[in-house]
Amino acid sequence: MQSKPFGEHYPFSCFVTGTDTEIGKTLTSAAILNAWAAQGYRVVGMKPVAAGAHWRDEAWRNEDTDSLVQAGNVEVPYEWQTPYLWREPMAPHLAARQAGGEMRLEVILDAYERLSEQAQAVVVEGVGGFRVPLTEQLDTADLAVALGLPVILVVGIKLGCISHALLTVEAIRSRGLFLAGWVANQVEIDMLAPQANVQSLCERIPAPFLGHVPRLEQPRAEQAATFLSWPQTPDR
Ligand SMILES: Nc1ncnc2c1ncn2[C@@H]1O[C@H](COP(=O)(O)OP(=O)(O)OP(=O)(O)O)[C@@H](O)[C@H]1O
Ligand SMILES: C[C@H](N)[C@H](N)CCCCCC(=O)O
Ligand SMILES: [Mg+2]
Repeated sequence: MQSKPFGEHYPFSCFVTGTDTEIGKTLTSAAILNAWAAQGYRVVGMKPVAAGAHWRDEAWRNEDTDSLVQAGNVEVPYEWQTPYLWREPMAPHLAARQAGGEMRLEVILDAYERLSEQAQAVVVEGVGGFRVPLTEQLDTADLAVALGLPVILVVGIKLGCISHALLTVEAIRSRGLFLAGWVANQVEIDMLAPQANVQSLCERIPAPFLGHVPRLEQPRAEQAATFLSWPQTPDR
């Protein structure tokens, strides 16, 4: 199948999930935003639930949100991009409990609507893997369903990722969500046969493969974007 650089594909809002935490969702989301912004599209990132905050410029900030702010090109209030920012870098339902707060889906959907009025595409980064609890009743898969966006799956390439990836694909598709594509992001440097692992995933994931981002010396969105491309005729 022929491919085009990511930035040459018309932007669309999407939900970026991953096989785990710390496997490259933020890097990938920022790369997608960067590619679209470089083409002159108005795009914005969203990290609706973030855990782990630092104090800067008289406000609490989150590293992921900061990266998405930098990669996008539409200025909006920080709290639209991250309506729920918890202090501790831990499972968000536990961070919320510790802070005596609770998350509501409507608040996130409302913030998403505001963002989508300001931009041609909103790239929404999930939290951790696909099914991270938000409340007693709700998890991030429910959030993806409520948003109803095409999903992009980031697979952190390391030993064990094949099963994690296939289980995640199953969970996405069983909810009726459209898996728009997947990205291989090299997490482990000393892994044996990384290419063969990626090939094994290509043979098993029923969605376009958008590219393999190698382990980068200094991970930056612009550089990561050069490894991503979009098939000209994605199946729908
Ligand atoms: N291809 C890569 N090469 C080098 N470093 C990388 C690569 N991908 C990610 N990293 C680094 O690994 C760390 C985790 O990546 P990232 O923040 O994108 O993960 P995440 O899936 O968004 O995690 P979280 O679940 O916390 O949101 C970051 O410090 C990031 O810069
Ligand atoms: C704080 C961290 N970087 C992530 N954003 C939160 C990951 C939560 C994972 C929860 C789990 O599945 O066990
Ligand atoms: Mg992240």
